[in-house]
Amino acid sequence: MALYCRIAFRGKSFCCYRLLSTYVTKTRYLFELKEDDDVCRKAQQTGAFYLFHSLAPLLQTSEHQYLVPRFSLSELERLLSKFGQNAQRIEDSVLIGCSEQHEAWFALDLGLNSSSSTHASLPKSEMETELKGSFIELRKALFQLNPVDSSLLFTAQSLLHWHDGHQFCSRSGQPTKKNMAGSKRVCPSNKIIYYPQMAPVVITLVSDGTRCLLARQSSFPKGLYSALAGFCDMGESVEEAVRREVAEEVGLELERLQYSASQHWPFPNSSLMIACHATVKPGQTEIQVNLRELEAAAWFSYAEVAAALKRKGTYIQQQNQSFPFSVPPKLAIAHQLIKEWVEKHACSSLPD
Ligand SMILES: NC(=O)C1=CN([C@@H]2O[C@H](COP(=O)(O)OP(=O)(O)OC[C@H]3O[C@@H](n4cnc5c(N)ncnc54)[C@H](OP(=O)(O)O)[C@@H]3O)[C@@H](O)[C@H]2O)C=CC1
Ligand SMILES: [Mg+2]
Repeated sequence: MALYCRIAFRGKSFCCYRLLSTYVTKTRYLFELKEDDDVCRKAQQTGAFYLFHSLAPLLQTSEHQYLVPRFSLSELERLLSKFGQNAQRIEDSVLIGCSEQHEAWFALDLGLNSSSSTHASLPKSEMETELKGSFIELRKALFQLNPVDSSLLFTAQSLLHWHDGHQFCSRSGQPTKKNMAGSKRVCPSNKIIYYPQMAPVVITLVSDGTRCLLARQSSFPKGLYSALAGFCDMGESVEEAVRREVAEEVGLELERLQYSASQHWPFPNSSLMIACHATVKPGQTEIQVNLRELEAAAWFSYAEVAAALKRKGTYIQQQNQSFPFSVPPKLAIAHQLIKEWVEKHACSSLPD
């Protein structure tokens, strides 16, 4: 779908014959859905709904993968009426995206109670039987979802989680009201607007030129090491946060810093992961682990890290036991940073 655009120049509006791209028209449509409750309500009539129960998405098993079922508005209305609820519950849903053909996608949690709705949580196991699927914790389903589905479910779960935790105004204590799309909540008594938020987190792969530094927290699966991560403090730039986190967690000073990529990460709360590569000052490689933050940190060679990426990792000693050395899964930006480092190292060690 494409649109012609109208442009404003020196106070006058002109019809412009440039065809807007599919991406731009889709983006403008999503903007309209967020801004206009009536347009959003109308979009629900032809839209698709993803269902959750207490923040766990409804999934169906197929071979080794999970499928993510979607429902039309009429299917959803039939389902709600079967469980003794009316269609007003659908107003609790949040907009999570749309197709290139402008089919809007929504997520609805049937397990959470909302302050603006009088509807109780629906029974999980009866819903699962009816819907021929299971509500599975997103973190546990990650490895059996395709990347497109997981990205959509990350957004959905994060938005539903945010709304669940922001049902009351922190100034007046009154229930807040969400707009149709769920892009904000407003306090009816003082008109304060609350917008969904993500916490900025820096994640850094530190290198000394030949080795990279990986660390683990005691909550990680045995043998798993990752890049250094930490929440940005108030008032900090990304660069300052990276330098502080590295100094705080492993006692090292950085020399060079390079941005790589970013990722939205929904666990345990929404974070915007900002990923960087960094190098330490020459000759300053002695790690001093902050045991209040980390269980262990160590330098790993190219060969060790390359093998771990191929899941052929060597064994690592941990609390007098040995476990296979592993790195985070593909979906995590930590994996991407580690992979980039290995690829760069492989290129730079090629003969000229
Ligand atoms: N996608 C990926 O590849 C990866 C993602 N991550 C994510 O990055 C995040 C940060 O990593 P982590 O090393 O744990 O962070 P930190 O090194 O900053 O330490 C975590 C501590 O920070 C405090 N904290 C929690 N929430 C916030 C917040 N919003 N603002 C400021 N401080 C906070 C808590 O301390 P206290 O409880 O004492 O208040 C928590 O124990 C985690 O959510 C993790 O899931 C991490 C690595 C890889
Ligand atoms: Mg940390």
